[in-house]
Amino acid sequence: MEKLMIRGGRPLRGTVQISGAKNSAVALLPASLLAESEVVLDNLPQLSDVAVYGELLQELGGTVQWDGESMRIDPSSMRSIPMPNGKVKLLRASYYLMGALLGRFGEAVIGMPGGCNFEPRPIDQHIKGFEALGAEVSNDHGSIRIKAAELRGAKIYLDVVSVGATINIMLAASRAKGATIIENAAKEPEIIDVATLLNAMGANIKGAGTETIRIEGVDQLHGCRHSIIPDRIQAGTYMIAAAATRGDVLIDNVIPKHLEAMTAKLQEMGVQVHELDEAIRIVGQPTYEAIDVKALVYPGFATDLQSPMTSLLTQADGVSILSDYVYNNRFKHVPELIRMGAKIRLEGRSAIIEGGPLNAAKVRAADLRAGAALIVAGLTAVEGVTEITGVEYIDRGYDFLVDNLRQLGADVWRERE
Ligand SMILES: CC(=O)N[C@H]1[C@@H](OP(=O)(O)OP(=O)(O)OC[C@H]2O[C@@H](n3ccc(=O)[nH]c3=O)[C@H](O)[C@@H]2O)O[C@H](CO)[C@@H](O)[C@@H]1O
Ligand SMILES: C=C(OP(=O)(O)O)C(=O)O
Repeated sequence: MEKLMIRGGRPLRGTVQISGAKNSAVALLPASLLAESEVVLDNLPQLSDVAVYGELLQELGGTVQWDGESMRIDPSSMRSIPMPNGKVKLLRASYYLMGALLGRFGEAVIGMPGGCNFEPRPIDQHIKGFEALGAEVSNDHGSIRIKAAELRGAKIYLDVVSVGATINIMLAASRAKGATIIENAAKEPEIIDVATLLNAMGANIKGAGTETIRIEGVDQLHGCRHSIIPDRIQAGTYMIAAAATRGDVLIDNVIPKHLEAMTAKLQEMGVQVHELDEAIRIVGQPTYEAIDVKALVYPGFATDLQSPMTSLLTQADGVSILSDYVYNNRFKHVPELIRMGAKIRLEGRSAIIEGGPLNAAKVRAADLRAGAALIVAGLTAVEGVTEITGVEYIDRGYDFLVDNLRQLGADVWRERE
């Protein structure tokens, strides 16, 4: 095990390149198995979740070949092998194997997903969707068994706006007989990315990115080549880190539209944000105003940026209120930030943050974005060295982290625990 060491207090300066989106990659990889011939995915991030997904596709009988940031996947000889345990437990997005295997083979047995369990994360809406398409779903000693003699299109209203359920239903429905309509669908950019790949494979999906998605099922899907969108959460994290350290950073290879809520909130605090065609420049300021932030479904402020935003708000003058309306209880970073001197009180789904300086400390990342919060805090703390354990969570979402931060002038390194 390794730990991340940060001697903070240096403004970040320079340019950082953003990788492909983790949350797209982990949906596009299983989507590829719906094809009968080779799919090539470009701009893949070099993350543990992506590596594990490549191994899962191989375990299912696929041929997987890495070529730099691209992966060639030949799914022609895949089968629906039950996966009750093992690697499916390492990541949350293994649940996409349910929709993809159901769509291609009419059956799947997948263990309950793992990943960052900052609170219970039910999958009832995924199951409701599979059942509406005609599948029988049962709990088989802790695994989900899904089987359909024939998948038939259906009208599905999601009771909760869910990224995972929207994508999982799209995957299965792309090979169903007839039309499926998903209402109250999630609108995240990653959903459009999955629909773009599936349509390039021969699917017929309209409306991705809106709350109503229509999928006309097709008999067969074929291979194609697709480049993954940039990671808006990684980009948002560097925007926050640049602002928190009062730096000047060009965040390159982003789609600024995907970061509109982040940009608006930073500007409200007094951070200078310059939007370019495919980049965003952040110019930090000596003082910031306290603000209120509500994490919501897209296009609202992303819950995945709520934790690092908490760290930035410790640098504002006055009291900020940050509320999470996607997850009630995603605050595992807060006790660790308090160890670093932050003045934060939790009230229901909100963190009440009083601005003030942070000290270096020994802290633990209990999940991926809690780790991002601690990195921002460590970069901001003026004296001493912050030691962050739980780096395996951080490696799920930030590739080239130490290299990128060092290139921006941070004093950061990894050590054996
Ligand atoms: C791999 C991936 O893309 N992960 C992202 C995805 O997770 P994930 O797709 O798992 O998150 P969802 O959008 O499904 O969850 C949103 C909310 O709906 C609830 N819910 C969800 C499904 C369900 O069947 N029943 C239910 O009640 C969840 O508990 C949560 O409160 O979207 C989250 C919300 O933007 C992000 O934090 C994750 O980074
Ligand atoms: C919660 C996250 O990911 P996952 O859904 O894969 O656990 C995240 O990326 O912040």
